[in-house]
Amino acid sequence: MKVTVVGAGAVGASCAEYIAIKNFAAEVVLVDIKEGFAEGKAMDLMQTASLNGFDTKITGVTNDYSKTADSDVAVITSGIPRKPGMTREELISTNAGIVKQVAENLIKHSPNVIVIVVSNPMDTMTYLTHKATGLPKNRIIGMGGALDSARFKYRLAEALDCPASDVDGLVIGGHSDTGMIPLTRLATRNSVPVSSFLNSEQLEYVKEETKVGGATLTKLLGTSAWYAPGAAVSAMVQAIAGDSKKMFPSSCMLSGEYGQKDICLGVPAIIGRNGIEKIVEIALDDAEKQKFTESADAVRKTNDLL
Ligand SMILES: NC(=O)c1ccc[n+]([C@@H]2O[C@H](COP(=O)([O-])OP(=O)(O)OC[C@H]3O[C@@H](n4cnc5c(N)ncnc54)[C@H](O)[C@@H]3O)[C@@H](O)[C@H]2O)c1
Ligand SMILES: O=C(O)C[C@H](O)C(=O)O
Repeated sequence: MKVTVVGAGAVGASCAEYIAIKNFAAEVVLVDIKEGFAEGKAMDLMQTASLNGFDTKITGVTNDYSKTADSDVAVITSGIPRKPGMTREELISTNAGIVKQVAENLIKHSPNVIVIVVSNPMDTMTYLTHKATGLPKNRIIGMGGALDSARFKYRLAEALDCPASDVDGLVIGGHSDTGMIPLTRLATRNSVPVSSFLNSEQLEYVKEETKVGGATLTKLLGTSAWYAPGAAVSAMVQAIAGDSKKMFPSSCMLSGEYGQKDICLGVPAIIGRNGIEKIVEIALDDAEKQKFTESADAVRKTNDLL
């Protein structure tokens, strides 16, 4: 499998590193617009190959899309990250132009590619990628829910004082500080509802901390996070490579699912060799449905800025 990662910055490089360490891809091509930057990151990562025991060949190029030809998967991380105090939506004016041009370049050389969109505001950038490329809807996946769900599990594990591997849970809705919907009602610890262990106040705390997970890290780091985002993308790429049909909440183009149309929003999706193999419709209660509608309305407002 050949994977292209556009943007060799914090998230792009972390994603390339996790893909290589998991050793399932033959080749990763890093692309950046900054002269020599992707080449440098690729060389640095390749010098970890003998230490970390991987065979994946990582190369870097400066804006040369011919080197990305026939990629099976392409990850778009190019664009600016937010600074403390900003929302993801404020990045739209810079990132829309970058994502559109990158997506167009990618499909010229890899018409059969599956695209994973990471750049923010992610749901709107995923929608833009659909409009710019016209690729079938199963072949464009927005990464947000996989990360938000990992953060949800982290916060649940913290509240439960247990390992994150004991916890299951998912976050749907928009990848934004207000639009995320951590589904505490469905979260479990080894199949036992978390509400058996945590009271409503504790669950509300977990929910709110999950929603602002990206903002909390941005405040601490001065820029947005990269390890968990890179790990989340690499897990999705691995599911495509292995056709494993794993379920990740992902930003998918909706055509009536969850009562929404012509919008990309986070919903549970089965990920395999064809990208989005299936959107899973779970029964939401009235409050969750209402939140999902509000989240869609907010993403639609951002889409209108394109
Ligand atoms: N969806 C998510 O869950 C999620 C998670 C983390 C970060 N992000 C987003 O990912 C993006 C990247 O974040 P980062 O921390 O890696 O930023 P970064 O600044 O470290 O890296 C971005 C890279 O993109 C490159 N770039 C800019 N324009 C380009 C172009 N036209 N072609 C190729 N490369 C180009 C830059 O030179 C830079 O190296 C941001 O928009 C951020 O908000 C999303
Ligand atoms: O918070 C951000 O701006 C980056 C990313 O969307 C994240 O959730 O880490």
